[in-house]
Amino acid sequence: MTEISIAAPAKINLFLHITGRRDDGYHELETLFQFLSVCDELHFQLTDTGHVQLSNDIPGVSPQNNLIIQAAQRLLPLRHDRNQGATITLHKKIPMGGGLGGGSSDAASTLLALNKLWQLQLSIDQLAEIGLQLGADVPVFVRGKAAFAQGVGEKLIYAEPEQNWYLIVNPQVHVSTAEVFTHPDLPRRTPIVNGNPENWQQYRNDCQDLVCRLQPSVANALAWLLEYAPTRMTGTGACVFGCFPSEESANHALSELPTEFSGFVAQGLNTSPAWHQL
Ligand SMILES: C[C@@](CO)(OP(=O)(O)O)[C@H](O)COP(=O)(O)OP(=O)(O)OC[C@H]1O[C@@H](n2ccc(N)nc2=O)[C@H](O)[C@@H]1O
Ligand SMILES: Nc1ncnc2c1ncn2[C@@H]1O[C@H](COP(=O)(O)OP(=O)(O)O)[C@@H](O)[C@H]1O
Repeated sequence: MTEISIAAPAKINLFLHITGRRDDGYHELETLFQFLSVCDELHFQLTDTGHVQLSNDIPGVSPQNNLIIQAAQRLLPLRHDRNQGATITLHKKIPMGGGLGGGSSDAASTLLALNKLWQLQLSIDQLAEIGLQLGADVPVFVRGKAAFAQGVGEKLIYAEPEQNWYLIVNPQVHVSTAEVFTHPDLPRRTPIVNGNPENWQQYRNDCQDLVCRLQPSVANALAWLLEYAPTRMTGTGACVFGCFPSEESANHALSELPTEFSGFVAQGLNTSPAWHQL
């Protein structure tokens, strides 16, 4: 095998509760992850240069900060043949910094692809453990199944929420994950619900009210979408999703999207498209 193409799907948090704070400052969460049919596309070409390179940069993200390179660097010391390298091409389709997990997903797909390309034979558990060092959301993408998560996102119980259609609305403002998690007004004591993922619509996103105050565009996007469907923010924002019974109904709402927002329609998926390609 000398080349691999692999998808890296977006995710949404169908709900997100903050249940505590660890001594190291990281927050304990309960959340339900589902993948979306919208994906970044990654292509890996085996080389004999002994190093990895990205053939195209993401504007505003230096190669050393790119999670794809960071993931590849974790695997470089584990190669049996030190001449093995890779050229990686990325087609970015997932809006960045919107709570859709594109960076974490790119990192996970890189771990999965290079494990094959370099014949490292690491188990999924080993790849998930390496992924957790790169970001709290990486393990769920490595494992490739929709899941109810606890801890910082690493304790996973597979789940099968309905694979609804979603209209994702991007208010086109930046929300810093670190700012949300360090804010004094963030609720941090939501009681543990201990996993009844079927009830996710009754739960909430604990970051949502705070983010709406920090970024009124997020509140405006939620208010607009709520006219069409049950609506919630994903992750620490800024994107919000409306839950529709059909692709057609989601597309109808999209056709009326105010110009101040961007948006797209995608289906919720309980198996990562990355898994169909390996
Ligand atoms: C909360 C979620 C839900 O999916 O938000 P989104 O990033 O998707 O919006 C994620 O778990 C986010 O994970 P990730 O995006 O990997 O966060 P990181 O880069 O690891 O952390 C950024 C900063 O947020 C804080 N942080 C992050 C995760 C967490 N459970 N507790 C925290 O307190 C830490 O201060 C950390 O320095
Ligand atoms: N391959 C990558 N794709 C997207 N963002 C990346 C990547 N590598 C590093 N980043 C950085 O991670 C940040 C968060 O990106 P992303 O995963 O898209 O959003 P979120 O964490 O809100 O779900 C970006 O703003 C960017 O600086």
